[in-house]
Amino acid sequence: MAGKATARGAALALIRAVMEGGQTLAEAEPALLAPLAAPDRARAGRLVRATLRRVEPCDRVLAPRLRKTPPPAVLALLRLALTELSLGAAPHGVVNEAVDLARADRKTAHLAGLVNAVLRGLPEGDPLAGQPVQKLPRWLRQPLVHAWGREAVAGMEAVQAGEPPVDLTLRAGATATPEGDALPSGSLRLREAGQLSALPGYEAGQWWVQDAAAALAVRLLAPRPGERVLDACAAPGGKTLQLADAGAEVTALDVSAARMERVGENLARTGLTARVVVADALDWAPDGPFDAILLDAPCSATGTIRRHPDLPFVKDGSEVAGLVALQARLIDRCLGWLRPGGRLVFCTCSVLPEEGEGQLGAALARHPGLRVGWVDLAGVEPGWWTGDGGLRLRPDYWADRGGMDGFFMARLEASELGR
Ligand SMILES: C[S@@+](CC[C@H](N)C(=O)[O-])C[C@H]1O[C@@H](n2cnc3c(N)ncnc32)[C@H](O)[C@@H]1O
Repeated sequence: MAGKATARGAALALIRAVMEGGQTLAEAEPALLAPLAAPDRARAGRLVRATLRRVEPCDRVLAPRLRKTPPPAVLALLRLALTELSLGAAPHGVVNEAVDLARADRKTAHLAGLVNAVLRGLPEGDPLAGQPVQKLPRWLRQPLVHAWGREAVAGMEAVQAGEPPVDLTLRAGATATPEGDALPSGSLRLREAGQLSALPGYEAGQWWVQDAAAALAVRLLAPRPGERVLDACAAPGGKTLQLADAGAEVTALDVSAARMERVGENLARTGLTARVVVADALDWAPDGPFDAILLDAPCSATGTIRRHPDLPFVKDGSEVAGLVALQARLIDRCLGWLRPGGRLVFCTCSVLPEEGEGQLGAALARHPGLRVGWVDLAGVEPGWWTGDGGLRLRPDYWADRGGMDGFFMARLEASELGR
């Protein structure tokens, strides 16, 4: 189906790139959104994410209305239209453009009548009302139910069904800040996101977008002014900014040159400084030991599904074992760069225990001199700390406020580490 240069056309092409092409939105969006003006780009981005959060409910509504499963392009079109109707869009506009989009592709033109009939046959109002929320895919749901129980997983799924709020981390002493709710952990949760670059304090670099859970990793590391700190997996740089804002002498390392460009842009906007190094942490070596290291390791990102609803459609869990092995190698390598008495925060935006609690247990077993440190973190509830001293954050926490990204973090202190 030829993607027309409209928000709906681009949203449709993106849904198909994810669900048929196996591409992440991060991979597909640059090319597919390029022909659109900024407001349409934002609208297409919202539409595709909203649709990916509702695939299962849409299919339940569509099943009794379809004699056989239509081609993927038509199914994608119907899911998009149902989502828009559910979000309150004017029915005639949604139906007319869905039919036009079907006609625009010679492979689906003959099914334009079906699209028209299905959509016009829907009852008035929200077609998805009363439908249970979308479940996580089996490869992820099973280990999560095993780890956290059915109720917790249902809570995560409920949070992931909604559009996530935008959280900001404020610079120390920020004066111009947007309207929002101060979270107990110190982040600012926006009431209405809109165009971020138009908000007060953006140009002056007084804040940056960072999920409230993500912001806790640097607070757990508690960098002090003048300390030599390594951000070992730094891009796109939210945590680098926090470290630099604390007055630390920061080295920001990442293997990806493309992602590192974002770190440079973020530093430029905020006027903060860090030494930026593009290198593989498994090959690179520093010119001296660090007081503190943040290791925000590559992971399954299963804690960020509410922000990345494409993930359940493009991943199957097959890369997790490799990531767990890489995380362990990165922990061991980074521990070797700490000065005696130094500290390392290991964190992952994963809800899988093997990338969190399991990784901490294994590191403690490999390094008998290592101990787990603790910092009193504002807003963190006592039950979020694990028996080993790690901090487990789940998307269903603060559910009434819109949840948080799933994260695991632990502060490792190397005071007696054999070196
Ligand atoms: C979870 S992201 C980091 C997010 C970042 N800390 C932030 O807060 O914006 C993980 C990063 O690790 C980087 N990475 C993966 N393998 C690496 C390696 N061997 N050495 C250095 N960086 C690596 C990836 O390029 C990716 O940017």
